[in-house]
Amino acid sequence: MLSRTEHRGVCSLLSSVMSGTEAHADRQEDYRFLHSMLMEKKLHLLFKIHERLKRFEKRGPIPARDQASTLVPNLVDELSNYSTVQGEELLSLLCEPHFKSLLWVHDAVAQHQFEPQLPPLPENILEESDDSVKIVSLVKSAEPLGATIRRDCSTGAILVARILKGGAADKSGLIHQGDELREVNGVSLDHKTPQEILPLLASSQREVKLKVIPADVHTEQAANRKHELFVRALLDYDPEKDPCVPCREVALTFRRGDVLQVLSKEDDTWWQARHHGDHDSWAGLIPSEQLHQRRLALQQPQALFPSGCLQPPEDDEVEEDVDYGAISGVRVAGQRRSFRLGRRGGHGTDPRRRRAAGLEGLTRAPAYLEVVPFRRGPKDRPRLVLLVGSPGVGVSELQRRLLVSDPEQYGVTVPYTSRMTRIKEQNGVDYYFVSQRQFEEDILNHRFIEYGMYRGHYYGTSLDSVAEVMAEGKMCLVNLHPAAIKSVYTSEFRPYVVFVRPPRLEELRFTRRRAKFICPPEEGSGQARTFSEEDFEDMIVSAEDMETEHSHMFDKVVVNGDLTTAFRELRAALEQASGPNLQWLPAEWGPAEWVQGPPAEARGSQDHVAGWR
Ligand SMILES: Nc1ncnc2c1ncn2[C@@H]1O[C@H](COP(=O)(O)OP(=O)(O)OP(=O)(O)O)[C@@H](O)[C@H]1O
Repeated sequence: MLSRTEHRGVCSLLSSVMSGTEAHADRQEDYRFLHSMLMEKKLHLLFKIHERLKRFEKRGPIPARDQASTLVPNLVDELSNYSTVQGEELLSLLCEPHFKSLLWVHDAVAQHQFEPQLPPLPENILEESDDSVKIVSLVKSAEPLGATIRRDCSTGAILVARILKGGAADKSGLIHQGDELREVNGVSLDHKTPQEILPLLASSQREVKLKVIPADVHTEQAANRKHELFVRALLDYDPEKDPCVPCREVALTFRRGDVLQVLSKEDDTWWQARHHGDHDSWAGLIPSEQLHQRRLALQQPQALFPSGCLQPPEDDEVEEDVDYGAISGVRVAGQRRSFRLGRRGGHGTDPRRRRAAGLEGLTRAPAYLEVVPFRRGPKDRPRLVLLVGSPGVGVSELQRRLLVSDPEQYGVTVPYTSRMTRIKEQNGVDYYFVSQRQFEEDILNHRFIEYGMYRGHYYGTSLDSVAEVMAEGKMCLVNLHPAAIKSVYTSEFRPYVVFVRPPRLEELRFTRRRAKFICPPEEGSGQARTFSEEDFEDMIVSAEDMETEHSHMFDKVVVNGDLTTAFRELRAALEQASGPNLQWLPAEWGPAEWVQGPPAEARGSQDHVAGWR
């Protein structure tokens, strides 16, 4: 109950509230309602309870110490020295289990140990949290929804690629570029391609219900991922052999091809990194790219070479024309021996010319290539396979074996030529026969990966024929000079580059003792002949040059010593490259927006999936 004074105080306060509101109450009944409510006894009691609680809160008990139980052993020791009745009684009290429990509870409360222990938050809370998911319902009208979608290659997520201004999605203001789509009308989009999603959107009658993870959540995740910098090592590094490493014990050993996660680039000279997937270990020191380049520069004081040393070949030459069907008994369209352009003398790679010009090792190959993770979806086109190697090393032989081993999995392009059709040759099977004018137009339109001229006729490998093979779902094998890799080194083709390296000289002599190759026409009218010592030397020097200049683009190096072993290794690597396992693609390719369909289509439209309807 309120004391008299308190009651009076509350009453006078409420009366003054009433007199203050009187002027503003329009109707009598409003005033009476307010009066009865404010003068209600229960309300006054609530005021009183509130005040008492407030006072109690201020005087709340504070424990004198939060570990009272630790005093007991000392006290028991002391009391054992006094043999008084009170002392003994206190001693037996202190030793009582109930009393001990009481002190234990006291300590627990004093230390606030009564609060529940929550389990740790799962790591993927951001991805799974319901808070980050929103349900959007768009009402369909005759007009298209006005957005495009794409599949993020590294995560497999379906993202809104573009919102068209003024379209239904734009007007709704509910969907934004970068939003991730999880469901359409209750159907999960997991493992679905944009092509499979379009019919889902189109089949919705009056409204489309979307489960969406907003872009800001994504940008946050992307920002987190941005800190994850991965590089592929392009050289072997052994700190034991590096006299400059500041602290050998904390330096990281790695091999060419290893994927490293760079954790710090703060120091210009020594970065901190660890092997990908090795989350338990500490970061180790690795030489920075700048340091690597400085070291290369010191090794190459003659780097300022005179211009004009590298003269373009007079005529990019094509060697043709032995059909493998005749050799292997398996006829494979487009498989032409030595259809590698500018092999000899082309691209400034003739080892003798380079050595004479003092150009060896002038290229400053990078130490690392920035890479991003990629998992091939079930409906993704296979990667383009580029096979490169020095003349005669066995690229065509390995390619032929791949084609014979699995014609469903591997395919080759049909080359283009401007020469006349010969008897028994079929257009689109042996070659695509086009006019010289057409060929030159295609050159100007950059439609060839490689092209060259032989005896007054053009020959070339066109992007369209690569697209054709890829559209069949086959891994397209292209045998080319490494200088031409750049023309297809894009997210459109995602090339997997295999470098076929010759073995050491002794093994080369031993393994090729019975091998014959078709020598270039200028040397022997296209006749088959055995390898000479000079051929072996050329092969090795040319391979070294290729590696120095282009190895940063090689995904796999296969040493072609024993042919069976080399073939087995190549095939295993290509199976990896065509599977759903984790692969690493150059970061410069950026996110690939296409999923299916020939590259020609992809070139036409970046988003490759048109507007939703
Ligand atoms: N590992 C090997 N052991 C023995 N012989 C081999 C091996 N690899 C290739 N050969 C043989 O060497 C010869 C040349 O090989 P291939 O035609 O494949 O060379 P290439 O790399 O395509 O060069 P080019 O384009 O100059 O012809 C062929 O007779 C081939 O059978």
